[in-house]
Amino acid sequence: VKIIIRIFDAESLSTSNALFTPCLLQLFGNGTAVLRKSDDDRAPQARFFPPLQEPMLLPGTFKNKVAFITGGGTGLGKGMTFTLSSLGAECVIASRNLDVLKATAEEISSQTGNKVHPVQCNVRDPDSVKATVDQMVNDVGLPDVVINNAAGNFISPSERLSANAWKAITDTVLNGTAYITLDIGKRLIAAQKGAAFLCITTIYADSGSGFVMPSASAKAGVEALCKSLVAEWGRYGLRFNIIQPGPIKTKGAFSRLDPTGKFEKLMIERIPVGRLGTVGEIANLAAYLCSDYASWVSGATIKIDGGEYSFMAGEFNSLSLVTKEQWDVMEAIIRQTKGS
Ligand SMILES: CCCCC/C=C\CC/C=C/C=C/C(=O)SCCNC(=O)CCNC(=O)[C@H](O)C(C)(C)COP(=O)(O)OP(=O)(O)OC[C@H]1O[C@@H](n2cnc3c(N)ncnc32)[C@H](O)[C@@H]1OP(=O)(O)O
Ligand SMILES: NC(=O)C1=CN([C@@H]2O[C@H](COP(=O)(O)OP(=O)(O)OC[C@H]3O[C@@H](n4cnc5c(N)ncnc54)[C@H](OP(=O)(O)O)[C@@H]3O)[C@@H](O)[C@H]2O)C=CC1
Repeated sequence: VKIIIRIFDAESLSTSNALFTPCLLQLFGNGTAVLRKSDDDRAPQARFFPPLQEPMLLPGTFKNKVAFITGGGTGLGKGMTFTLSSLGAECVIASRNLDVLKATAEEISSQTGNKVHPVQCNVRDPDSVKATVDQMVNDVGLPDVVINNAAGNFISPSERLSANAWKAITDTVLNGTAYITLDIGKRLIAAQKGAAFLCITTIYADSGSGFVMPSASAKAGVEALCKSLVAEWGRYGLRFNIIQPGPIKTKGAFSRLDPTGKFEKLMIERIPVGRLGTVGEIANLAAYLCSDYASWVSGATIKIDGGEYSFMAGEFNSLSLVTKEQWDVMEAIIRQTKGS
């Protein structure tokens, strides 16, 4: 991209990189006010990729099944709970804010006709996890589906992080997943009951990412935990899969990762499908992976990101911004070159 900018001058190219500096200036020129509520801009090609959000599996797929979802009161967790509940599951949703959980449980069960149980839980605290699982077992029994979805995250230069900031994120994401999985897993093994576990990580669990270092470290750990148990606990009837979502506009994520709303346009420019993902798209994939249609799926890690990861990884992918005329010039230069 640098070479192309030198050849054609930066002004004539509307590249993400050329936009980045003025964008950052705008971002910090607006003080501390939260500027959000930008439109969900879409690239033209997004018209080819409409998001179908309604539950895609057959009604009753989760009849007589119990699903436990951490962070089920908001965002993706709420969406997955809605889809599983629509398909017949009795859901248990767990997080710190009981009022939010109660409101979500009421909203979903009134639409689906199936019970949703709100249970307060701090996944950072093993005693709280034990109390939550005790309550679930008492109310509805052991689960058939366990979704480790609860998380904490915020953008910050790593040199600004305290030890407690690192601990807040890694305790929630990695230790929280471990406490939930160990507690429920041991009880399932003792009861000789099978179950499908799903962990929600992110596309940067593979690559790491600056400015979200604790989250990247913890999510990579969650993936190692899942993959280890695929091998070890398959013999007990337990299977484990991973979804790595790209950007989905939830309040929890975007208020902490794009606090001014200024990065959204840049993000969409690097997503080949031309739009953000939706909660319903994640929920359908989650429902499939946790259903008996996926009985033979264990150890899968599925990116659902509109192609963003591949776009960011490819050395030359920014050349998609080069115009036909610019290609004519470059091709002529390349063809004139003889020898080394
Ligand atoms: C270009 C980017 C565009 C956007 C891209 C979008 C998508 C791409 C992929 C996305 C992946 C998303 C992954 C996610 O996980 S999103 C989920 C987000 N949801 C949540 O985080 C919900 C839960 N979060 C919280 O409860 C809080 O945010 C929390 C994590 C800070 C925990 O809260 P709490 O327990 O109350 O902790 P505190 O006491 O407030 O803080 C603990 C510790 O951290 C320090 N700290 C807090 N905020 C910051 C900050 N912004 N910067 C630096 N440090 C911070 C705080 O000071 C405490 O440390 P002390 O040393 O002071 O005690
Ligand atoms: N939205 C996105 O673009 C992406 C999201 N993800 C992942 O998707 C998942 C859901 O994120 P999203 O819906 O966007 O964001 P939310 O903030 O809405 O979801 C996070 C949930 O975790 C719960 N939670 C946080 N801390 C704890 C805790 N200590 N104990 C129990 N529950 C806790 C929160 O509830 P409460 O505050 O009540 O505790 C909240 O419901 C996360 O794993 C996130 O990493 C991954 C990639 C992209």
